[in-house]
Amino acid sequence: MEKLIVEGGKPLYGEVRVSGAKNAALPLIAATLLAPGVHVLKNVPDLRDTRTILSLLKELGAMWRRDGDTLFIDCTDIVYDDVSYDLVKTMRASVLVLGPLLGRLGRARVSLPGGCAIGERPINFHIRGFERFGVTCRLEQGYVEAAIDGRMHGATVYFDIPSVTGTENILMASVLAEGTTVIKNAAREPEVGNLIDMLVGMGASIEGRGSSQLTVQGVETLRPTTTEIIPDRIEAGTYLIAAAAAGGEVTVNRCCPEHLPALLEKLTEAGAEVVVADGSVTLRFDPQQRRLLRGVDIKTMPYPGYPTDLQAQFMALMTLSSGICVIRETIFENRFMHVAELRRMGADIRTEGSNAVVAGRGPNGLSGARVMATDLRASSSLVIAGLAAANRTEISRIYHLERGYEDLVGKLTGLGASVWKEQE
Ligand SMILES: CC(=O)N[C@H]1[C@@H](OP(=O)(O)OP(=O)(O)OC[C@H]2O[C@@H](n3ccc(=O)[nH]c3=O)[C@H](O)[C@@H]2O)O[C@H](CO)[C@@H](O)[C@@H]1O
Ligand SMILES: C=C(OP(=O)(O)O)C(=O)O
Repeated sequence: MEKLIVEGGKPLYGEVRVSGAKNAALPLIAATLLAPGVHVLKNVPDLRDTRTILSLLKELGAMWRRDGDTLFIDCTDIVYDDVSYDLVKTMRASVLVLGPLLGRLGRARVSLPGGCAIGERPINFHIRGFERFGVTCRLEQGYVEAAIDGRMHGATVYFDIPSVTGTENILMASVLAEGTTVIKNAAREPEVGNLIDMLVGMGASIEGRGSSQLTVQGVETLRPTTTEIIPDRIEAGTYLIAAAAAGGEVTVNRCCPEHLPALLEKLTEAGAEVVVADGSVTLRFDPQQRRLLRGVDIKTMPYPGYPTDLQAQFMALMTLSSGICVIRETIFENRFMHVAELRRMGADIRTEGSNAVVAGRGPNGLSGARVMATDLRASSSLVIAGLAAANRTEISRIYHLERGYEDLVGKLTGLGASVWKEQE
């Protein structure tokens, strides 16, 4: 197994190019199952998660080839097969094939995802939505078996919480259902918008993009199309927070600043200079002035609120501030796994339920340590802490990072960081 070594204490300078968004690539790859023919997806990141969903599609009969960051996926011959626990346990987003398989084949058998490092994460909203469309869903030996005779019929589906993959799964099922579907309290994340653009390009009729109510008029067939994956706002945010933590001047290129409203506001409030241009954001923080980093509260919320996927990274930054901050995690019930590891590096953090209170220890408050990555974003928070810490940090179990960060070592090295991988 590999570990990541970070020699901290160096400011970051330069430019970094953001890859395509993991959380958009996954549903868009799943959506190719909806229509026979060759689909083209551009700007697809090469990550452990995108490889996993492509293996899954291959098991279902799809063929694909990659040319740089462009994927060609041929979904002409799709077969009914299990989506096994072995795949779903490594990537919960595997459940995203349920909706398209129901639309295309009228049946699907997908392993129920387990609980994971950040919370219970049930899929009851997805199941309830499919049942509204007339689908029978049974739980059989750990698998969701979903089936319908004939075509699904459109219905009104209301989400108690605006679930991102729930909205995506229901959307993908509804586009081939007969009649009208109305999705209420739908997720408004940019990745949902990217999926809507692809589905519309395939011939679907969807109104309400960007709002919390989506109206779909079902069509009988769809055709392949070409779609570009949006830039990864979480990856972009991670590099911006890293620059604020280590100090320096970093320009994050090929990103959508408009997808990061809450983070850019919070970084500015914390004292960083944030300059937004068309498709890029530059963050400046004079390394000599890092003691001026302020404690800023955050509360994670569905988009456009502060994203839960940037909570751990912001916490790492706040451990270096000269103030107190309260971090409220409202999306997942167990997303503070990084706290114990940050404490090993000297952070002063107390948690109570879904709240964490961080007492900043100033710019020199962290020291390198041996720590363990527990989930994807917890891992990136440890990298950020390592970049700002005085000496060497060793992060084990870095396979988590490889789920969501393309060429992390290369990109950080390009900014002047001392980061490399070693065998454990
Ligand atoms: C592949 C992908 O896009 N992953 C993202 C997606 O995950 P994911 O789509 O799994 O997250 P959801 O938006 O569904 O979860 C939001 C909340 O709803 C709850 N819930 C969800 C579905 C359900 O059927 N029942 C239920 O109770 C969840 O436990 C959680 O508390 O959105 C999360 C929230 O922005 C992000 O952290 C993940 O990176
Ligand atoms: C939680 C995340 O992803 P997933 O939903 O794929 O587990 C994430 O990207 O931070």
